Amino acid sequence: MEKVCFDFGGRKILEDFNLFLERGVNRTILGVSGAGKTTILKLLLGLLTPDSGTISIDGTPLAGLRENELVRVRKHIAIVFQGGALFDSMTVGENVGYRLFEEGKLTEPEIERIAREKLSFVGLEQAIDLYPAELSGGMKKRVAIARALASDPDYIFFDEPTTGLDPIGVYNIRHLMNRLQQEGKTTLMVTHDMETAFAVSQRFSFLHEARLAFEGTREEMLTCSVPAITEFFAPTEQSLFRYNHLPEH
Ligand SMILES: Nc1ncnc2c1ncn2[C@@H]1O[C@H](COP(=O)(O)OP(=O)(O)OP(=O)(O)O)[C@@H](O)[C@H]1O
Repeated sequence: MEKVCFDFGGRKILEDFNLFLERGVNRTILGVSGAGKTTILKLLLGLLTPDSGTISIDGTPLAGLRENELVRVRKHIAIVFQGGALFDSMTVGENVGYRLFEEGKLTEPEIERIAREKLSFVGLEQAIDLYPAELSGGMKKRVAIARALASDPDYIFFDEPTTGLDPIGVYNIRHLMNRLQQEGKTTLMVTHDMETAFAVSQRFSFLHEARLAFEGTREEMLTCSVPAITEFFAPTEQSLFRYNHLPEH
């Protein structure tokens, strides 16, 4: 993303925002609630269009692409949504194979083989015939990761991947994210879970009041003197008032 500006109904969400995803690197986008982190993912997927600036995937600018061209570019990207976003009426195996089935290029046995392989990657091959309602929250997220992997994307985006999980669930997701990186995937995460961000990410982008307040490594971020970042990691009473707009006593 280069110099991207984006408004929601006149409210500035991004202003001259830059983001560069290095191949094979895991990056976390940080910022207070409502800052616009999920909006960045939607812009990268072409689900929203910037007011100005450029968004390119592998050198192809998204602006002006026809729907079928956008679909082709999007094939390189998969997203794991916050709640997993599985289809309740489909089995786990059907959920994982859904995108491949829609594409119509592979036979059913081929799709099932891929679904099994991806479920085995997330440790859930035995759940292939279950329905989402029969799974725990953590299992649903792992199925969502298996589904994201089915089309062999280069880029995987994670929106709050550990929210609502118990410590074992969180550990599982972190472990999977690290393995994805070892396999050369480029991953981008939006999260408030700093422990997970520090466990899996090498680079951090901090969004503050529509602008990129910081970009760099964990060490650089924790030692920088950008006020928005020092407040984010060690909030004071003033920052609570500032960000939550609580009435002053
Ligand atoms: N479709 C929409 N129409 C209008 N405003 C929206 C829309 N979607 C999001 N917003 C607003 O845009 C801002 C950024 O939303 P976004 O979901 O990107 O924030 P976020 O940083 O991901 O927040 P959180 O950390 O709470 O998930 C918020 O103020 C939100 O209310």
